[in-house]
Amino acid sequence: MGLLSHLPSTTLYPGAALLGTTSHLAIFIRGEWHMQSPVLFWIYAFLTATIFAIINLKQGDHPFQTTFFITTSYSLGLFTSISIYRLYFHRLRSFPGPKLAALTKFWHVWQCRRGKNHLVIERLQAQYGNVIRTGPEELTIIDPSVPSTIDGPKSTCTKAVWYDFLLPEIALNTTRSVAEHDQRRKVWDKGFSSAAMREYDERVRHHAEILADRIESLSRQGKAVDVSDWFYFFTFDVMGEFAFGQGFEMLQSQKWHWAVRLLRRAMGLLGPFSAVPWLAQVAFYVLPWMWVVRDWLGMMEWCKERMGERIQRHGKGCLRRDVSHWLIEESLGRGTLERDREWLNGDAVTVVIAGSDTIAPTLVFAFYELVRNRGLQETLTRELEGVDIYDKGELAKVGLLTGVIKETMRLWPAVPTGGYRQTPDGGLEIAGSWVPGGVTIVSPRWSLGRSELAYERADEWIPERWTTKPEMVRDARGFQPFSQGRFNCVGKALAMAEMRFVIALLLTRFEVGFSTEERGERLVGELRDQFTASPGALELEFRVRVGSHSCKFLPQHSIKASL
Ligand code: HEM
Repeated sequence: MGLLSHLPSTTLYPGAALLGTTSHLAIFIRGEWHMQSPVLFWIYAFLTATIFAIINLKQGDHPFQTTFFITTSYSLGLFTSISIYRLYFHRLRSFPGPKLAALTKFWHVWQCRRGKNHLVIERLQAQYGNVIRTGPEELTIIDPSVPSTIDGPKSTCTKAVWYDFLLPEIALNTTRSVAEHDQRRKVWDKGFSSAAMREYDERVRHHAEILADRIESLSRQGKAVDVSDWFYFFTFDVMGEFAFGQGFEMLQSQKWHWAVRLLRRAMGLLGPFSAVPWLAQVAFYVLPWMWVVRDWLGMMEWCKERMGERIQRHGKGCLRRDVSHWLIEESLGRGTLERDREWLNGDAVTVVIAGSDTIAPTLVFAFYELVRNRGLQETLTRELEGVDIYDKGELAKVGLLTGVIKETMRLWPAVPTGGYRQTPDGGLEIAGSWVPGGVTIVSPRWSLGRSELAYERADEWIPERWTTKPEMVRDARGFQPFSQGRFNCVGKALAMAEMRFVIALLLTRFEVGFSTEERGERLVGELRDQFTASPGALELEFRVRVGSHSCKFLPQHSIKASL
């Protein structure tokens, strides 16, 4: 090291650049490095400080300047080598796409800075076609056959690096180990058995009744209802109940709970930074005070505390079972409660996000479309006449109701672009292209739902394509709103029952229309893709129907208490 202060710059700087190139070709070119990024960051900072100290100690010339040039030369060597490799020698070099995207994922971060990844991909598709290289190791493929290839029963794909986002916490949907996932899934499945579902259904109905009464109260005061608030209040309250046995009381207070607000802000991190999970890891360790990182860590901490509290309450006279009940029981049964805390904490984050942030946007967009299509709203309301909406089985038989939900999930998917998979080591043929191993595959629901390959008049919301006009679905393979195969949504049945009931209840009680001149401009214009869809505001007018269903489920005294 003492040599440093004596070597002439003509040797020192090219030597550092050569070291950079060598470290790429010998080390970084292989394997995944994103989880090591905080360590690499600190090693780099430490070596820079050491070089500076040595030059200073040996009284070399311009220690600051020399250190700067050495580290810059190293970085130049490293990044030039990476760039040349990615552009001219990489296995994906022949796939079309923006050159900058092939060079670095930072390009994608910049494109997604306003949380509009769904539109970024739409633009790329218009320019490059259905197979696009959207990152150095990433392909976005828009074809109805892709979901079954990457997620179907015979798929050998695993979850991509994106799923390391939550680490060091680990959860059912973020573990990248198939064996761990399958084992954990068995535990989760117990929390969604028919018996468990009956208990959740009861809570869904209870909260839906409160929601309808709140809306009626606003309507009688002549006020508009911002459904982008109210459907979130509802779904988060329900989720709190079935996840931890305690709601957030937002329907009661008519205000956002601070933790839910925090969670929604934290999800903003997934808009731009989904593209570079390694940068998020660096930020978690190096910049925990940065606003959006602070929100994310705060949200994780809050979920952890809820799980901690739930564990404390476990077995202490609580008769109603929630999802946490089954997770805690499993750990207690094995005597591994303490060892499983990372799993329990991670699963708490999963249930909070997956259990509410998906149903709420779907309900918001379903009502947006029902208001834009008043004729269909009336047809559906008529079909619901005479149906006992409290009978889950009967409600499931109303084809048009299911059609409305499916069509909404097609055009306005709750998970617009997320769900990244990684090809197996030996590679895989996807939609007619041979894709080498270790490549991230993106199959964006937003673009697939709008593909003319799969749907006739793909841009239009036509629920009958799922009922009386099946010819309007050209290729149903691409329609997987809840995913499929081993990683499919564990909450699908609950979500469908919840959405069916809320739509049926509100339509039988209210006639719904736009409340102002606005026609959903904010809703769509401010829609953000942050793994889940986050819609803008939508103010609607709910007019009470004459002779509408009165509240059947909620006891009168509790309705009064809630108003
Ligand atoms: C409209 C409602 C919903 C939609 C559209 C939806 C969609 C999805 C999708 C697309 C996935 C796969 C994600 C991935 O590949 O990373 C998924 C997984 C999952 N969902 Fe849902 N979901 C909904 C509601 C729910 C509800 C109510 C719950 C209840 C807790 C839930 C819990 C989960 C869990 C735990 C997973 C991970 C499953 C696994 O990896 O085995 N979801 N969901």
